[in-house]
Amino acid sequence: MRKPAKRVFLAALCSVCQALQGGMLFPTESPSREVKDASGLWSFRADLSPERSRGFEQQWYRKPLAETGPVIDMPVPSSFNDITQDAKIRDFIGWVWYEKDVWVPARWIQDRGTRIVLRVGSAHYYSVLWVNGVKVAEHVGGHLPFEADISGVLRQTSGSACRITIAVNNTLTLETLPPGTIQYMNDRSRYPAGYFVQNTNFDFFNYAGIHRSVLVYTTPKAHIDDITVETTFSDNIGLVSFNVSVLGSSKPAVKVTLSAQDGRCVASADGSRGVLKVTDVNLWWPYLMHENPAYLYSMEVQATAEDGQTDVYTLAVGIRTVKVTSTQFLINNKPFYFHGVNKHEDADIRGKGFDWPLVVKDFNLMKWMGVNSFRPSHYPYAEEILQMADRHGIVIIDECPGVGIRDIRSFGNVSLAHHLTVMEELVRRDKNHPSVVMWSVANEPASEMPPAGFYFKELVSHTKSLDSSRPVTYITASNYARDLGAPYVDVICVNSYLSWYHDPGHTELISLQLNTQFDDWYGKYQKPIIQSEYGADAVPGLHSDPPMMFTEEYQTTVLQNYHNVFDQKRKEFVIGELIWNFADFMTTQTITRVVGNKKGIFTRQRQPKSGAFLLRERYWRIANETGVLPTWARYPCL
Ligand SMILES: Cc1cc(=O)oc2cc(O[C@@H]3O[C@H](C(=O)O)[C@@H](O)[C@H](O)[C@H]3O)ccc12
Repeated sequence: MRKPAKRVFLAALCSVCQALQGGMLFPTESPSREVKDASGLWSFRADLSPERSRGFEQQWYRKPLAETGPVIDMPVPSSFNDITQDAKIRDFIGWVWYEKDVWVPARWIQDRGTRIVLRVGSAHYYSVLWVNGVKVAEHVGGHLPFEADISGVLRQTSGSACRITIAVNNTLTLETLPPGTIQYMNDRSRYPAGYFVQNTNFDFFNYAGIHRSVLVYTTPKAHIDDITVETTFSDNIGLVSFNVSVLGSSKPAVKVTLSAQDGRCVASADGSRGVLKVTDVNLWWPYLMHENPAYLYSMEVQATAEDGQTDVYTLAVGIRTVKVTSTQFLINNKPFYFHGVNKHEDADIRGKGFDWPLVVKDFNLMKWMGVNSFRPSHYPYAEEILQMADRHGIVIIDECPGVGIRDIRSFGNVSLAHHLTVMEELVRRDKNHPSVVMWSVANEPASEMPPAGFYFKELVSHTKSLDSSRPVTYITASNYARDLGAPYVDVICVNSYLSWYHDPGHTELISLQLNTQFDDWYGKYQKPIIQSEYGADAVPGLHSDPPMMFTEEYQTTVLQNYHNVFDQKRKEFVIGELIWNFADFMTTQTITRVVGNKKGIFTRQRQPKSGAFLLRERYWRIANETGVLPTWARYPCL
């Protein structure tokens, strides 16, 4: 591989300073809005030039990509890495170029009261977006949406023909999230001139490309830009406070109507801010905690501008509260115990590309197992996944891509400013999901390093200023006595790999060491604790008795030893356990990974290992003990 263009790094630095403006509502159809999906086959070209800069030098965005050189078919959404037979594409670092022609209906162009927006669900990592050769947006960060108003460009260029060009760069630097470094290999006897590698401090494969849908959608010119809801209740009265921002009209008339699932209007109000009162409220409850979980109201917002045009947007609203005490996590004032999983957006061929069959299969598997919660580790997942969690009552700890912050240079001001911006983007996108009960600002940072105290103090307090209704945490693997960020979090989330990375093979030590881990953390902080990762690799089909590392028996033995301690400590202050990992996933190639990380309790193809049956039995038992189950769910094994 060759040296990437300097612009890779410079461009990433410039945009971190921009303040976040406007909302990021999920595009939906309504009487005033249309959505056109540009998913499908795109033209694709990796810039294989030594400096990765030919595309910019030759302005590939100015004409059809096929006229600049050879292109191949590339599905969107999908990672590009595993689509071809070419290892150069799989391991490519630098700029790749995507292009697709779409037609927008002529009436969208002709009606000057129509606003046309181009939205990319996510593209990893750094993107530049052109329409008909005109630059319309740039975005830093691989897991959150970005969009551009393209009405003007379309009206000034070729009308309803819309050539979308997206250049995406997957290079990670000390200031990106997640961070990484480019290492140049200068020993000419071993590496050719310009040879470099991308180093990271996380193990999942750095899949890249356009990972989520590209949508073209409309709103009226005067449109609902953002909606924020916060909910609470008292006795049988639910309260929904709302705040609607409208752009393009100085005095819009706003009407808000809340309907129950049977379509009955249960509350309404006029004005862009207010509180809706819902009598005989149906609260949003997690799966397996209530006989009628995941109840969602439908909130219709209408904004009518001075010229009489009305924009309509409908939002699903779950009414629930979240509170943390020194020993408990309360949802609707009742203790909630997280029995769940950590996941990855990861599958054969498509990599991190959004895929409905995979999403539905994963939710079916989670519900089969009695999972009531998951952490979308280690980055924000597709919005459709959060919508599924809302609809099925699966509780989410929403994590930003602050994974692998292990280099002291990644605790500087540029990194912090970017991290704050990413939290703004995350909260802006996910604030209205009832399933999201806590924000996680990072995973396993070097939180014992001197700058970590200030860094996490700022990060946690900024996140709380964005959303005061949810607790904030980060996931630590540091020693309890040296962790400098823990004073600022609401819940202590600890990862440990006893008898795996430490004392490998010695499962008999888990009980002693895990008891010590919990008592140390609780003794110092008196905050509730989640075991946010634990587990062991199991190569499916590998067996041994007595258990040996990498066999299914070893994985289940590790789990059982952890569970014995959890069962004691959940009577005190342990409020959750999240297995690492739901499924095997692809990693960078190293000597510790056998074609990926095998700590899944399911294979990458979603077939169960022994551990899945063990956890299923356990999670349903816990749910039977602690929850109020629907009749059908009381005896899941029959
Ligand atoms: C070398 C090492 C030691 C250790 O104690 O923990 C630890 C954790 C690591 O990463 C976390 O664990 C998972 C895993 O290794 O399977 C990762 O997949 C996960 O993303 C991490 O949060 C890595 C290395 C070590």
